[in-house]
Amino acid sequence: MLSLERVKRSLESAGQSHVLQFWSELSEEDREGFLQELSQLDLDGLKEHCEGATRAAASPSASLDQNIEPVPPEFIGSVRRSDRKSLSEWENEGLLQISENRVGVLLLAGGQGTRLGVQYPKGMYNVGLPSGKTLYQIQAERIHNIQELAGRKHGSKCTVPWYIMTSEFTLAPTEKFFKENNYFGLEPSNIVMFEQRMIPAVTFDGKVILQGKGKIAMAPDGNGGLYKALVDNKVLEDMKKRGVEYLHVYCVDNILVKMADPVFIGFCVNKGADCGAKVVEKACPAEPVGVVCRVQGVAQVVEYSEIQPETAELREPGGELVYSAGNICNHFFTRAFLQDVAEKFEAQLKQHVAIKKVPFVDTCGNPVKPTKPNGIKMEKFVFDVFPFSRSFVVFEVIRGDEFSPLKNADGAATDSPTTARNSLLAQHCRWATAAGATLLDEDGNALPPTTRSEENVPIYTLQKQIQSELGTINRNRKDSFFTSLSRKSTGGTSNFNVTCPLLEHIRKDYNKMSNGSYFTKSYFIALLH
Ligand SMILES: CC(=O)N[C@H]1[C@@H](OP(=O)(O)OP(=O)(O)OC[C@H]2O[C@@H](n3ccc(=O)[nH]c3=O)[C@H](O)[C@@H]2O)O[C@H](CO)[C@@H](O)[C@@H]1O
Repeated sequence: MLSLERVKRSLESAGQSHVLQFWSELSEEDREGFLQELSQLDLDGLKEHCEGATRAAASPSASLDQNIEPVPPEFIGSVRRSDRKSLSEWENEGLLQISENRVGVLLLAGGQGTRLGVQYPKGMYNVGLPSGKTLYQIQAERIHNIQELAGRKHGSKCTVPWYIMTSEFTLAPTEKFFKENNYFGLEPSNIVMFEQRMIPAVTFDGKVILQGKGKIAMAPDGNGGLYKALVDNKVLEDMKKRGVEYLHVYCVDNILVKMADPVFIGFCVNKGADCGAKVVEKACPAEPVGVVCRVQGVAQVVEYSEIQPETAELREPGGELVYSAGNICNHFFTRAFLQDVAEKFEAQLKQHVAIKKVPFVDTCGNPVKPTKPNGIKMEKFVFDVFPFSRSFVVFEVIRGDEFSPLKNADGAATDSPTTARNSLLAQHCRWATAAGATLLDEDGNALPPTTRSEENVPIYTLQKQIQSELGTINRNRKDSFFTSLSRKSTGGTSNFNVTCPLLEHIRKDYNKMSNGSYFTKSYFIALLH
């Protein structure tokens, strides 16, 4: 911890002496806490941070729209447009890499979830699935399953380490939650939690905002804070030690996220990419997703807040959006690329400005909740390293299979707990239907086969189906449901054995299987034997 004198001097030379204006009123304990917080600030960079923030807020970044173009098709892979052979080659490559312990996943979980309006980390959110599983639990089980699948295919015991970037807001509750839930059955030493940096919010005239008499208003430095955090916390070294060469980075709120998706990993590895982004076709011009495109010939994401509506609305002669590659915050990086970013490019990452309402204390020390924006928060974005890639690829996936984010509280038309829950249930219904199951309505009548759309699937539908199938099992035809699933899905050519422990597991909690099982039909079936 620095001395008060040293901190005072630094604040003075940064033009921020007001930070200590209430020092004399603080208790011994509060003084110690505050000094601790101030010691952790980048005091040498504080002047530049404050001046940079006001400069950036005063001159909004120039529109990129004049210089953007879509990513050329030769750099785009697509689940929809690829043949089965390519897809299965990529999947095999991905599973091989996973089985050799060369793949890790990294969760970006430092955000505050302001739009959702909860006080705890978003990953702890329960969207109301029949199983009551939280986003963290679903993700943990998917890691477990992909390890199983890759390991079984290649006769190895493999590990996909889970790196979790948190912030001051999310670290403690996330750690506690994982501990209370026994790390969801994963080996704790393979879960590496670390913290991103926090930076001060600044007023429009360049003054650090005091949130309390002895507390600065701090905010995480954006999900692009990842690159500093990887170095600060020696995460790249950890990856190297474990032999992890490829990292799948993803955001916390997508209930359909395919952890360490072998198809995506395999595609990127086969193309020799050092950096890749998964995209879905944008649902409409105004959808709040970034667009993966090129700016002056260089791969980049133009964020939804930074594209002009006229550009977002441009359409091809056939009617599809020109800028349709919606970023779903699922990225592939090689470790070598991340190392390069850390060593050479981090300082060049663009700063994005967010103008926010930041609670503060007035000159008398009274807390104020502003009614209009009063502060500047600076953020870096995780995708801003794309321009430094030497070999960047895009992989387009099917929205209904891979993207349903939880951003808003219930009541909103999109991206809410209800839409997330329905997306997952709809996906499971599609899998079950594709594998030969018939879904029943509440009166026991067969429902028409589900389509690809994210239709509203009432929970009872799935529960009815489960009850009906478990009924079949109980009537001494213990394996009929599962063998028929397997037969139908493989065109009647195979007949799988179903192991009793799995049946037991399914009998106890079907939802555990359906949420925890891996994503596509083949994974679903794979889990059954
Ligand atoms: C900058 C960025 O990636 N934007 C993407 C993000 O937007 P969006 O605006 O939705 O981004 P969020 O604020 O939800 O953050 C994305 C992820 O980054 C994490 N986070 C955020 C801030 C922070 O300081 N630390 C941190 O770890 C969040 O916890 C979350 O997991 O997801 C959309 C898809 O859902 C994409 O279309 C956007 O292009």
